[in-house]
Amino acid sequence: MLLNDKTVIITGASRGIGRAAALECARQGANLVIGYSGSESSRPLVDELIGEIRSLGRDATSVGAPAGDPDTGDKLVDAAVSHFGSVDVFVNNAGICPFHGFLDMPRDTYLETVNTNLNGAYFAVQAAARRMKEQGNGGAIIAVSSISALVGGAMQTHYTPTKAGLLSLMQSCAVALGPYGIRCNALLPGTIETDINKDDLADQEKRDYMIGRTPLGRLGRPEDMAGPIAFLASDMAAYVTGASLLVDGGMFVNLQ
Ligand SMILES: NC(=O)C1=CN([C@@H]2O[C@H](COP(=O)(O)OP(=O)(O)OC[C@H]3O[C@@H](n4cnc5c(N)ncnc54)[C@H](O)[C@@H]3O)[C@@H](O)[C@H]2O)C=CC1
Ligand SMILES: C[C@H](O)[C@@H]1OC(=O)[C@H](O)[C@@H]1O
Repeated sequence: MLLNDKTVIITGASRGIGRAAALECARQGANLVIGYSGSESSRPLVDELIGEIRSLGRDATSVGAPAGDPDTGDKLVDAAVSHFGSVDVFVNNAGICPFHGFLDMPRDTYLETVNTNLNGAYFAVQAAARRMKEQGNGGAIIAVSSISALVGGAMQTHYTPTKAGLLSLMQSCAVALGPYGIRCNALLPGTIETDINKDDLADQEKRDYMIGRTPLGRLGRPEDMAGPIAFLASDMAAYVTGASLLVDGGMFVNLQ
């Protein structure tokens, strides 16, 4: 197992990529702190996930707190330490992408997207890193960035800068935290079918176009992200830091 007895915190883990990553980490021997927004509607999903992790023989606890709140990182770390005694891996995954055009982008939509996806991540990564430094055993931090860190989207002008920001954050943190043995890497998913793009991909034409751009011939599934996250979290990636791992079925390189 890649993550035996490690404590892994994952934000936005109630569903989608975060959930799949949490289950894979548990399969690989980790105990989990499940970060979620705190909304009542997420609670049953979180309880179900904790049940699944326990049935895999590992343990999990949850923290309901908005990703954009600068105090959320400390709450996640406190829960990890009080339940499991350490923080070994931090996965910043929570994110939103309310599709909208640029010229009439509501200010609140822009501000909420940047706050949830990037500002909150900054403080959460800082909280996890402080604890890892204190523990003295290094650690692994993974930001779920996106293919959108590298390319644009007319309906994602508020979103793509947050994903480029996360990639940049991991690069700078790799430099800042390398001396403490803390590795920082970015995962760049392509188009993965989850709730974040359910409405967007309901448009059959758009869906077919995205599949057509993908050499592997299908959209991604949350499970496709779980192995790469577990790898980056594990000692198999002991010399990997400041890296970005594009997991997109080949979409990015498919020019013609
Ligand atoms: N699905 C895709 O095609 C891609 C997704 N991503 C990124 O992957 C990450 C996960 O997204 P998906 O699993 O695809 O979508 P999702 O919508 O299924 O999951 C997003 C998660 O973030 C949580 N979340 C949203 N706002 C939050 C808040 N204010 N506080 C705490 N948690 C909050 C949600 O509750 C949910 O658990 C996001 O950062 C997204 O930008 C990156 C590239 C592609
Ligand atoms: C939400 C989008 O469908 C998704 O998110 C991203 O980061 C990529 O742009 C994907 O297509």
